[in-house]
Amino acid sequence: MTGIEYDDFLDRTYDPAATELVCTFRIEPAEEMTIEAAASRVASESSNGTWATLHVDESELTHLGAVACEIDESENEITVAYPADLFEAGSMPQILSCIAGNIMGMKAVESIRLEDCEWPESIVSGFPGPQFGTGVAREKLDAGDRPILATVPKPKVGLSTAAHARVGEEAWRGGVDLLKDDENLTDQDFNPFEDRLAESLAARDRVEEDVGERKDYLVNVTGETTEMLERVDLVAEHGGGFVMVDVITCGWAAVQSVRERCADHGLAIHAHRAMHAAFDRLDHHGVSMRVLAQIARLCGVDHIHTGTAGLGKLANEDTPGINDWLHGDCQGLKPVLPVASGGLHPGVVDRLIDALGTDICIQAGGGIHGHPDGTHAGAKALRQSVDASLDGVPLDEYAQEHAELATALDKWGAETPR
Ligand SMILES: O=C(O)[C@H](O)COP(=O)(O)O
Ligand SMILES: [Mg+2]
Repeated sequence: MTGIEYDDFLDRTYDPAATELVCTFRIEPAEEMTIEAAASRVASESSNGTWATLHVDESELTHLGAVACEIDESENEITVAYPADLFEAGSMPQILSCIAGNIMGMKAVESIRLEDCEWPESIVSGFPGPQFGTGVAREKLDAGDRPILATVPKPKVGLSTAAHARVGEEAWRGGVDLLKDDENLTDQDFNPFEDRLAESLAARDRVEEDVGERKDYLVNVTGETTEMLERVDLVAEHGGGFVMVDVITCGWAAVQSVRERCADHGLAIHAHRAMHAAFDRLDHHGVSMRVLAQIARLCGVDHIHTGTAGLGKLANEDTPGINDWLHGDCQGLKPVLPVASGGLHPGVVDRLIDALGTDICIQAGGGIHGHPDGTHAGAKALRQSVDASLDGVPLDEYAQEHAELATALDKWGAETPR
């Protein structure tokens, strides 16, 4: 018989093996509990322990205990190493039920936030990663080395199908690459999915023919999983190149299914992160956006929203750091294109590019359609702001020769909205 004690999961001398999944948590121990005891319980509950001592026949047991191996008291940070055999290959739900499962609500901690993961090859190899990733700029569009530009028609819901396609057409003609649905536009009566798909792609084809630049449409296929897969098939049938998925509200298992179906059709996935802030907004509890972005890359999205480095309307954690991770090496997976979105307009584009570089997608809804001269002028102004920034010309100087940008700067200046 062997005993599994709940305080057996701490070993500050332990050096994690390269095969292990290593997670960093920020924890606030419960009252009158030491950080060592709380760390041990985190490692226990997230692997093979529970609140009571267990007695198990050694011959019938695979040892799968995690080890709390580092504690930084000054930051309340702990590191936990998980053996690879704890995990089912290729199942993101199963991994999350370990490393972000019961521990999120256990009384041994006042609060706990999963901050970062180091993913070993043994786990990464179970996932497909992106099909195209940052390559979409050249493989599916003609953006070359500049940021890809996208727009969401506003108001986000309520426009008829014809109006939606017309707004898209104006924005494409003004210089954006991608028309995007909003996160809560799927298949409602005022703008049914298949009608919108057909009319928007017909508009795309007209624009491509006229302007000689490839354009595409990020149609929101979000829904119940079987329904969503049918929508993915429809996108392929109608000749679209991308789908958009609200990855947090759908759940990672559904994202994995969509990724598989998209591979059958060669479609890229634009991941919208609506609801992420329920996990990542508090800096002491939940799951960080960094980890959500890592999960998205493993599951195989090609784009993901990661914030605006503080220049937009939404609260963000470390956008540059997350983007660096998405662009960097991850056991051979393709890099993901980070999307900056939420309250952007031409007057902040120079600082956005300074902060995040050019290997990004810049998405503006209100910052295009709120232009005093309308969507077409708004799209031109956004493209002009990118051209100016890439040429190293100050926006106000460039605006002297570019009327649409001048009007946008008169309206919004360089302010960041709330
Ligand atoms: O889904 C999005 O990315 C947002 O709708 C952005 O809209 P905004 O540019 O008007 O903030
Ligand atoms: Mg939106």
